[in-house]
Amino acid sequence: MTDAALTLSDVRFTWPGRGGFTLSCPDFRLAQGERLLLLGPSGSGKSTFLSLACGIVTADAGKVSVGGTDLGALRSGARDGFRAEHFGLIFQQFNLLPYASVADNILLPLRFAPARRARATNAGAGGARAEAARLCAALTLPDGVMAMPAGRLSVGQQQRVAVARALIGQPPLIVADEPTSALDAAAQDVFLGLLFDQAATAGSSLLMVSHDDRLGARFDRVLRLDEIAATARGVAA
Ligand SMILES: Nc1ncnc2c1ncn2[C@@H]1O[C@H](COP(=O)(O)OP(=O)(O)OP(=O)(O)O)[C@@H](O)[C@H]1O
Repeated sequence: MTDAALTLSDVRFTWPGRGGFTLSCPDFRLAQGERLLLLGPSGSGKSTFLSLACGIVTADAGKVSVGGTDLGALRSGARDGFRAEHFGLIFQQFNLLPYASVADNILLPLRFAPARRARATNAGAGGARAEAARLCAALTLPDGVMAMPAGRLSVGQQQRVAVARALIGQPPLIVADEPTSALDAAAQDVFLGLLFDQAATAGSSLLMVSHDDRLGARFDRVLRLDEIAATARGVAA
């Protein structure tokens, strides 16, 4: 049997500090190529779940595996490198460098991910920069956008740059944290269509979290966070 894209087994994590928020996930599996939407209200722990899934934080107990690799078995530096190679991340606030060009923003994750860089470089004639330009065009960004400072773009355009940055070099897993929250319903639909098309082209699995259950129809599977995880506010000091 092929390894799942992502599994969490008997995972438990508590944010440090007084009244630390605890998330426990006994059993979660994302299949390769699957598109999963995870729903929950604000503050329910969605971002915490994603941080565990991609090794930004490490579980206090249990196991998080990505394509068969146990994230907890990696040292911190190795985990950062693994994340750069295996994850395309789309954050709520996009996290673009506003003064850097669109091209430099898209190419940034490749600096820390040699295998991903090689895939982007070999994707077609012209190397990684040409692949970044191809993604910009596929995501319907305007001509000439590659040279523009990212901070000069509209919110919707910045969202697409964030998607191109996540997709470049075909990482096996795309993880997206509320990427459509700033868009109206029509723009959300267009955005998801573009994201899904490009993720399918790259063969990437997609894990998205949102509070908006109207997005569900497009996904292979929709789960509420409370169906896969228990949360509590403790008294950790
Ligand atoms: N960096 C942190 N340090 C300490 N506690 C945190 C941290 N990030 C989140 N938490 C705690 O975890 C709880 C869940 O937050 P989380 O961001 O995971 O929820 P969410 O469902 O993603 O919310 P939203 O939809 O508003 O982004 C928060 O209420 C907070 O108490």
